[in-house]
Amino acid sequence: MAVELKNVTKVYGNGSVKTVALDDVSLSVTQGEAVVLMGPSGSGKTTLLNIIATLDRPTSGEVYVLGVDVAKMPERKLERFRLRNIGYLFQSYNLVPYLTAEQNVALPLVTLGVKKELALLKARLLLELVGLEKAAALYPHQMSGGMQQRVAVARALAANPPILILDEPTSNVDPDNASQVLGLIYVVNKLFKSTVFIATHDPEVARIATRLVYIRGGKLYETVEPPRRELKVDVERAAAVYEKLKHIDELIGI
Ligand SMILES: Nc1ncnc2c1ncn2[C@@H]1O[C@H](COP(=O)(O)OP(=O)(O)OP(=O)(O)O)[C@@H](O)[C@H]1O
Repeated sequence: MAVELKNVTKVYGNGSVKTVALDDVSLSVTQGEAVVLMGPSGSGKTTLLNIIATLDRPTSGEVYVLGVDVAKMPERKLERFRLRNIGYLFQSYNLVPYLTAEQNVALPLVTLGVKKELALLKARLLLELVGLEKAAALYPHQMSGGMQQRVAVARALAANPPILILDEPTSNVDPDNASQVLGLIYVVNKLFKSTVFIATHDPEVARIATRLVYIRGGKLYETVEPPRRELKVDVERAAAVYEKLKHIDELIGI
């Protein structure tokens, strides 16, 4: 099982001001699934993603990621675990302000010990795949919100994490770029077999779901497993992307 949540509850605050962000949530997800999470603002999507990403801990309940009981793991160990296994796109992007776009994308690889030149090679390819080949040398403050978002998506994918978590990956990009971003996520899920969690309001994103989950008031409502709907992804292009990425990964040795 890639991710397993058992009776997870998350309560923020204490005393008289308490918010139950997640209310007795259980979820089992196998490797290679694409779980799309939809629900109104404030329903608990980000809280759920943060808990799966091991960035937050539940108030009660159990959380297993790749079979590891992460709710009990000490923070120092969790940092390494996250680095190796989890790619995360934050709603606020969280790019490093003093690094260029390509350096930001290369960062997870460099941190894992990949040689800088090879890490930058892959970073440039990923940037090309999200339509940002010309922005490689720009710093975050020189880019629009939508560009920063695409850089952050590329960074989340850089180290081929077995678990990929994306909070609103297309919220700030135009339809053309959204379809490039989605195509890349599709490749990583379908061909590299990463398990993907995406919170979104965008019905287009739901097209890549193998599983659609609604959340409301911190409770999950799972629909019948939807068949993967026709995605506007050029399959030949996706295959070419896969070959390119695989080639660089072989050079890098990840
Ligand atoms: N750090 C926090 N402290 C207190 N309350 C919080 C905190 N984080 C989230 N909440 C509350 O928990 C609930 C769920 O928030 P969450 O951000 O998970 O929702 P969301 O579905 O991701 O919303 P959006 O679509 O607007 O991002 C909300 O009521 C929110 O106000």
